[in-house]
Amino acid sequence: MYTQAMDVPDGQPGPAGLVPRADALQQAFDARIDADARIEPQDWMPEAYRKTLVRQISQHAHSEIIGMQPEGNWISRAPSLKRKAILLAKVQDEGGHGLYLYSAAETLGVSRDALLDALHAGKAKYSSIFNYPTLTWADVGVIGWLVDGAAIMNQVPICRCSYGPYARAMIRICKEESFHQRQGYENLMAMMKGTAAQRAMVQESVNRWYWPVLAMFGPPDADSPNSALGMRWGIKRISNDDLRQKFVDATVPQAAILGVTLPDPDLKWNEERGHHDYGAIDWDDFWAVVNGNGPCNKERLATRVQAHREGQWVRDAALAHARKQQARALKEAA
Ligand SMILES: CC(C)(COP(=O)(O)OP(=O)(O)OC[C@H]1O[C@@H](n2cnc3c(N)ncnc32)[C@H](O)[C@@H]1OP(=O)(O)O)[C@@H](O)C(=O)NCCC(=O)NCCSC(=O)Cc1ccccc1
Repeated sequence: MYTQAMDVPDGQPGPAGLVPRADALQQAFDARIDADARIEPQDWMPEAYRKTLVRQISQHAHSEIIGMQPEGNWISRAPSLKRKAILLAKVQDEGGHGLYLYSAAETLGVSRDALLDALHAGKAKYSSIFNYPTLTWADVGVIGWLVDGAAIMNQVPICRCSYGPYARAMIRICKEESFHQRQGYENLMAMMKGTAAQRAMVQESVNRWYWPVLAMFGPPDADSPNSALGMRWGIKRISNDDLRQKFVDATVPQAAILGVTLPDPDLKWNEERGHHDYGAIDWDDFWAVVNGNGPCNKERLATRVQAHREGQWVRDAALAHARKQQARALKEAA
C-alpha cells in the first residue's frame, strides 16, 4: 500500500521515510512550477491555484466580451467601408477571445453558464477600462493604440503562464491584439495627417483615455493582494508596476511620432533609472470604476444582460439541433 509516497492515503501517517499523499502531490506540483513546466487540466493542483486561475481567466474572458461594446458603438458610424470592415473584424475577434478564454476556464471544472451568471449578476469583475464612453471616432483609434497596446503588454508574459490551456489561448490572442493595436495606430496616423479638427479630436481622445489606460494594469504592487501567489505560481510573470513602466516607456516615442501630447506634466526621462518618470494615478477613480461606479458600468452590464436574453433562442435552437442529431445517430446505430 505504501510502495511510493504517492500511494499513501491523504492525511494518513505513512511508514518512516514515506511522505503522505497530499504532501507528495504538493511537492510534485511545486517541483513542476520550479522547473517552469506546464500544469495541464488532468494534473493535480492546489485548490487555491485552481481558484486563482478561474478568477483571472474568467475576469479576462468577461473583459473581452464587455470590451466589444465601446467600439461596437461605432460600427454603424465608421467613416468609410474600409474602416467599418476593419472595426467589424476587430470586435468579432474580441468575442472570439472571450470564447477561447471561457473554454480555458472550463478546463478547471467551472461551467460557462456559472461564470456568465456571476457576470450578469454584477458579482464578477471585468477590466475597468471598458466602463468609459466612446464619444468620438478618434476613440476607436485610441482604444486600438493604447488599450490594445496595454493589453498586449500585459498578455505577452501570460503566454508563458504555468497553466497550459491559458498560456496556449494567449498566443493566438496576442497575435490578434497586435493587429488591433496597429490598426488603431494607423487610423490615428490618418487622422493626424488630416484637418486641424481631426488632429484636435485625436488629442482630446488621448487626453481622456491615457490615465485610465495606465490604471488598467492594476493597483500598485504594494496594494496588489494577488501578486505574491500569482508570481510564485508562474501565472503572473511581470508585476503591475513593471508592466505599467514598460508601457509608458514604449508609448512616449509612439506619441511623438504621432504628434500628440501625453497629458502628464510630470512625464520625463530619468537618466539614472533608464525609464520615464510619470505623474500620480488617481486610484480613487480606479476603485470607484472597479466597484461599479464608473461612467458606463450600468449601461455595459445592462447591454450584456439584454444581449444574452435575446440570444436565448439561438442557444435553444443549437441544443434542439444537437439533440436531434444525437437521436438520429442512436437510431442509425441500433
Ligand atoms: C493584472 C491583472 C488585471 C490584475 O492582477 P491580479 O494579480 O489578478 O490582481 P491584483 O491583486 O493586482 O488586483 C486587486 C484586485 O483588483 C482587480 N483589478 C486589478 N486591475 C483591474 C482592472 N484594470 N479592472 C478591474 N479590476 C482590476 C483584481 O481583479 C483584483 O480583484 P479580485 O481579487 O479578483 O476581486 C491580472 O488579473 C491579469 O493580468 N489579468 C489578465 C489580463 C486581463 O484580464 N486583461 C483584461 C483586459 S483584455 C483587453 O483589454 C482586450 C481588449 C482590448 C480592446 C478592446 C477589447 C478587448
